[in-house]
Amino acid sequence: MMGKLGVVIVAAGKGSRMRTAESKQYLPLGGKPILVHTLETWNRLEEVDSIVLVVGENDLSRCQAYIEQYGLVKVRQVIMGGEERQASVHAGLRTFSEDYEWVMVHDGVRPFVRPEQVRACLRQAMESGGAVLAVPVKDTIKVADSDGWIQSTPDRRSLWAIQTPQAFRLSSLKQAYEQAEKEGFLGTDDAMLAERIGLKVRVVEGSYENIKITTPEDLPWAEDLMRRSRERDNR
Ligand SMILES: Nc1ccn([C@@H]2O[C@H](COP(=O)(O)OP(=O)(O)OP(=O)(O)O)[C@@H](O)[C@H]2O)c(=O)n1
Ligand SMILES: C[C@](O)(CO)[C@H](O)COP(=O)(O)O
Repeated sequence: MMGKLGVVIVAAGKGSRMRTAESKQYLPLGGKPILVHTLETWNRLEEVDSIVLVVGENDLSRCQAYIEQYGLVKVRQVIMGGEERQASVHAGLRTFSEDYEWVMVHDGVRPFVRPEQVRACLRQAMESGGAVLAVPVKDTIKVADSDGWIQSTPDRRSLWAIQTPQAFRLSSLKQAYEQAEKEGFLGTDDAMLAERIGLKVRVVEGSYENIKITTPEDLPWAEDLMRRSRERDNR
């Protein structure tokens, strides 16, 4: 039998690349804030025991209100995040006691993750200790120096664009986060911290639709994905 699964949804970013007055996670998409779509997906998953939502200091009360309004019963705590994504995830991890065996971390601004992809990621983590959703890179990637001179062209067959969720044994991920904090290491995803303490992490092929809503051109794309996902679910 599987031990308890906790989920950390991080939504404490400022969304500076979106350049909107309202932080991007609260922008409306198909009639609801982007973050609410994400929370609804996780709230519906049977495998999830509880969710901690990490948000900005000024957004605590509106997020508490969303929990009531949208019936997000698995969100057991709304807490304040930190300056960087890493600090926000760490704050979320600290809320889970040893009763929890597994944890999944997900970006609040990835509302299109599908339940079957979450389950595939979790299944792989339970086999290997850690797993992340990812998609094969479609472009040729170059490494260039600060003057723009190309240094190398990595073999595309080994390159993956990393997404969330990222799933781990809770005790291992906590250890990875503690170690990174102690050593002043800042990473851009959760797996990076796990990798540096020697944990094995596998990629699980997800979908190109699991976008992170980041820049203004992502908004019309997100509207289109929402319309198509609703059509698919109503079929
Ligand atoms: N201090 C931070 C920074 C980011 N995040 C969350 O991490 C996810 C991925 O981050 P990103 O898309 O980079 O969001 P922002 O940091 O808000 O965007 P930007 O870098 O454009 O400011 C988002 O759900 C964001 O809210 C967070 O919880 N705490
Ligand atoms: C974790 C992540 O979503 C993986 O793609 C991403 O690295 C976090 O967002 P950022 O744009 O790198 O801050």
